[in-house]
Amino acid sequence: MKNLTTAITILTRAELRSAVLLLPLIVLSGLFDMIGVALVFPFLKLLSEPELIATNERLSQIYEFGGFQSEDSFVVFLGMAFIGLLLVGSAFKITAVYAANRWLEGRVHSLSQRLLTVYLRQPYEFMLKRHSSELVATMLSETGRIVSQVYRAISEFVMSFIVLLFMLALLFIVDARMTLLAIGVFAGVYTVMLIVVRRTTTRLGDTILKSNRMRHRIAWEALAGGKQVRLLNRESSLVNSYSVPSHEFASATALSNTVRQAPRHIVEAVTIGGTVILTLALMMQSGGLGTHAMAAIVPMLGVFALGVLRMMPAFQRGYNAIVSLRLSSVSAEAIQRDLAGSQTLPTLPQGAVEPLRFHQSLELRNVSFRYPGTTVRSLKNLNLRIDSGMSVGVVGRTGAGKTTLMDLVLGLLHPTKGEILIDGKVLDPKEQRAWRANVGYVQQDIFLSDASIAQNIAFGVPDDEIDRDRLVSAARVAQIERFILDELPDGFETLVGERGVRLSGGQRQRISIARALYTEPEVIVFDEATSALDTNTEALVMEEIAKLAGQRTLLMVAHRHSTVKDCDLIVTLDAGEITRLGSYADLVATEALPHLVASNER
Ligand SMILES: Nc1ncnc2c1ncn2[C@@H]1O[C@H](COP(=O)(O)OP(=O)(O)OP(=O)(O)O)[C@@H](O)[C@H]1O
Repeated sequence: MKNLTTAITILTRAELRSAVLLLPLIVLSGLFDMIGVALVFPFLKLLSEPELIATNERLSQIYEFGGFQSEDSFVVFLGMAFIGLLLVGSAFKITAVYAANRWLEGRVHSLSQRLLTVYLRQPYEFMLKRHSSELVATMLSETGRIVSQVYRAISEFVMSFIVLLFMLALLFIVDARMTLLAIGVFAGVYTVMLIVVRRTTTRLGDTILKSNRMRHRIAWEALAGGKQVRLLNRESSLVNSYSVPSHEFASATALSNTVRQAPRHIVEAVTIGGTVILTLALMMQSGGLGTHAMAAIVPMLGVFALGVLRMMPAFQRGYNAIVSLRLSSVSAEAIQRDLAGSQTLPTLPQGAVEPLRFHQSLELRNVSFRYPGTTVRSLKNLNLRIDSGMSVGVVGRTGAGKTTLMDLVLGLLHPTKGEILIDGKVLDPKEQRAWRANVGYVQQDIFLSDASIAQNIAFGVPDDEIDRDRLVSAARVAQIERFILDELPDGFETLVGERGVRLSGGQRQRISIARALYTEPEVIVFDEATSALDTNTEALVMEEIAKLAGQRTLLMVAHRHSTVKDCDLIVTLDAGEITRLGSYADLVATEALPHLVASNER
């Protein structure tokens, strides 16, 4: 019951409502099923007792009304009418099946889209805790599993349950005792099977979820780390690592499918055996072999066999639905967990966000930060004031906290203690998005999408809304305009390949710089942004960026001496603390930057 509640509560009210609206269609399709079976009995009876045409009032009326010349032509007509009804019923059932399929596949779409929306509404810290391949597995695999196994199984059961009710009513009229016996046999076999597989199903569901996540993760890492994998000759070991969860997933899925299908074969054997026994019993009851006995048995047996055949899927599907609910309970819980609490997350803005402008200063007041799940603070009691239009260099040894500081300034991370003030006003969490709209960011680890240069620079802006002037001027400042126009076959429309593989590291970095400049932000953060450029190109880029100084506030994290030498202020971080503040000349004079000088000389 809990499994069913979980599977239902992950749907929205509108989705549940549309599922309920499907019910009348399903009931009607069941009704057509019943009519089809119910008419077999009188039709067979008429074939064996043609005198009924004359003795039965209704039949004789139809016979006369239709002006039939012979009983044969009348029976052919009834046969054709029967087939016509079956065809109408089939068309109706196809419509119902299509409607159900649309609803089901619509849930794969809506659940995965809701999950993606929730993941994107989560703060950046969420991404530090979760592996992206796991999120993709939940979005694309678990939603598919829930729909194809649970919702489909439930919908098929509902459809066949209605047929089951009709069949039972019909069979009760034909023979109540035999019907009860058939129900007893079906219910008995399926109940025993449910008890037998109870524990196995929960365990299998868990194994399927975990092995599926693991195979996604290994496949993701093996393919994303293409160069390293080949250089280190790790291809075979990765294939072997993948093989373990993949094999486990395949075995668990095979076993779970068998658990679902097994009772059908037991019940089939029991049903066929039962039908033989039933035939013999009926034959004996009506006085042994002979035309008379068979005439009585054939129609009843025909209805009964058809009825039982139609009842069987209902039991099988009911069992299937229960087993699937147990098998997929971990998937449903994973989806429910990820969707939970989404009401408290900020909604995603539609269209461009109005940037939060900044006129005087950006200030960090007593800011500390500790990453979730760690005990040591990565930043400790930082106090820093950056005036608008200033260029600030941030230096320090590896692990000193430079990137963490930038992520706080960018509004991606929030201080564990202390506050960030914009123009003397504490930055409200609700304003983070607007603040980010005013900040450009260039990182060392560049993310390019497999799209054109233009689409990469104006990242996320629909094609027809890309501002060509801004595009060209951003590319010019980033020193990539000439390369794009003179060397690339399609200029700004040239495709860059997956993660920009068709470009050099320096070209990728300059595109990333152009991207940060495209939105014309007032604050630009360069986190090791020019490290992939040769010193000449870096000098040219820095020269262009220097022209922006005064109009823009620049923050530059750098290891290289040359990158920060023109900054108005240099912040030295060490073990999460600001150990020095001053001009570049001051710091060199006090030998505060030995490692910077050393790295520059290398
Ligand atoms: N996601 C994270 N979870 C836990 N700790 C983290 C995380 N990211 C960084 N840290 C820790 O925070 C500290 C500061 O890291 P940060 O990346 O800010 O240093 P950095 O000065 O930018 O280093 P580098 O120059 O090597 O890039 C380090 O001790 C690091 O181990």
